[in-house]
Amino acid sequence: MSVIYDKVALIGLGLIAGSMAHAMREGGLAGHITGFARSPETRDTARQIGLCDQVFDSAAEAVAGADLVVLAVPVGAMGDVMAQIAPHLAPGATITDVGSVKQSVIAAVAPHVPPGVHFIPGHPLAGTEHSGPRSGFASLFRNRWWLLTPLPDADADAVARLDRLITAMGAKTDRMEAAHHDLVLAVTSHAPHLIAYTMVGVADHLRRVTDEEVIQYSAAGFRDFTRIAASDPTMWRDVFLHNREATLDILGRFTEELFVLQRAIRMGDGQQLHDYFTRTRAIRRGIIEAGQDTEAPDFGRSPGARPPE
Ligand SMILES: NC(=O)c1ccc[n+]([C@@H]2O[C@H](COP(=O)([O-])OP(=O)(O)OC[C@H]3O[C@@H](n4cnc5c(N)ncnc54)[C@H](O)[C@@H]3O)[C@@H](O)[C@H]2O)c1
Ligand SMILES: O=C(O)C(=O)C[C@]1(C(=O)O)C=C[C@@H](O)C=C1
Repeated sequence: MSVIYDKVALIGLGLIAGSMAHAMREGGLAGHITGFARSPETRDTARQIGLCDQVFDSAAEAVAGADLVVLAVPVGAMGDVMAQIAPHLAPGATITDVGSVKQSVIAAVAPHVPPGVHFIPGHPLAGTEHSGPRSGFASLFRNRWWLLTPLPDADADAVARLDRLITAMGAKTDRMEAAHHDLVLAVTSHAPHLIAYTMVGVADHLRRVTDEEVIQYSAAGFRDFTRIAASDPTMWRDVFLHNREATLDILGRFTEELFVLQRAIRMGDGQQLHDYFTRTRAIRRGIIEAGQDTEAPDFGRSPGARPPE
């Protein structure tokens, strides 16, 4: 593949920026990659492992002359970082972010974007529970969605060029309006994370979670909760504080449903439970049959294949 941006600056050197650096290198997509992170330890680690071609001690130096700048810091830090780098951006540069929330990032970043610089917000729907400069890997984005939420006056060529980079890193792109993005992600990512945090908290209250037998015998469901609940506390604090309305809306609906199921259990209403679980099973099977779960076993993606009964 050929170079899409001559100089890419990564601000924040954690899981997402690190994965972008690996993916861009693997594909030969960037002429030169610079980086900056707030903590000196992170910068040192990034230098030691050669994550970027150059790691600078200031964001201003990292972005100088870059034609693409990626903001890959927690969503609560995006506005400050943008204010810091704004005077140092090259004319015509593109700024994108990878934040998990879009409306608040746009509100914090857009006012600082100088004329002639293109701001194109984005969000890769790919991650792990790991963080920091050593956690990235080149294949993170492969076959995953990467949503772009361009503003109405976005420059079409700048969006197309960013789209090319994302696609070349293996992801599939789609466009979405920022408020809609935040609602969709509240359902598919933010509320589920809060539920996982809560479930692990409940187990901890029982003072059993660290007992060997709980770990040893925990079924896959609880193991998945503990994996998700190991995600970065700063990142997730910021997600909930910055997608407050949508998350509270979804959690309100979740609580209502939980009460319905709780009541069915109390009343011994097996039919209601069975009907509910039949509906949710159909949803899962629909996702697999539509080929939307790239990590699921192959059934549903080969024509005519059926999920196991
Ligand atoms: N982890 C995921 O699963 C995931 C997936 C998609 C999007 N995101 C989003 O991507 C962004 C980065 O997440 P990550 O998982 O790479 O996090 P991370 O914790 O691995 O890395 C964050 C980096 O930002 C740096 N940083 C923090 N505050 C800073 C500041 N004020 N100035 C400069 N650097 C600063 C940290 O030093 C670190 O290098 C977040 O906005 C997150 O919402 C995360
Ligand atoms: O797989 C995981 O560990 C994730 O939580 C990744 C995940 C998600 O919820 O799917 C988390 C936050 C993001 O903004 C995007 C992706």
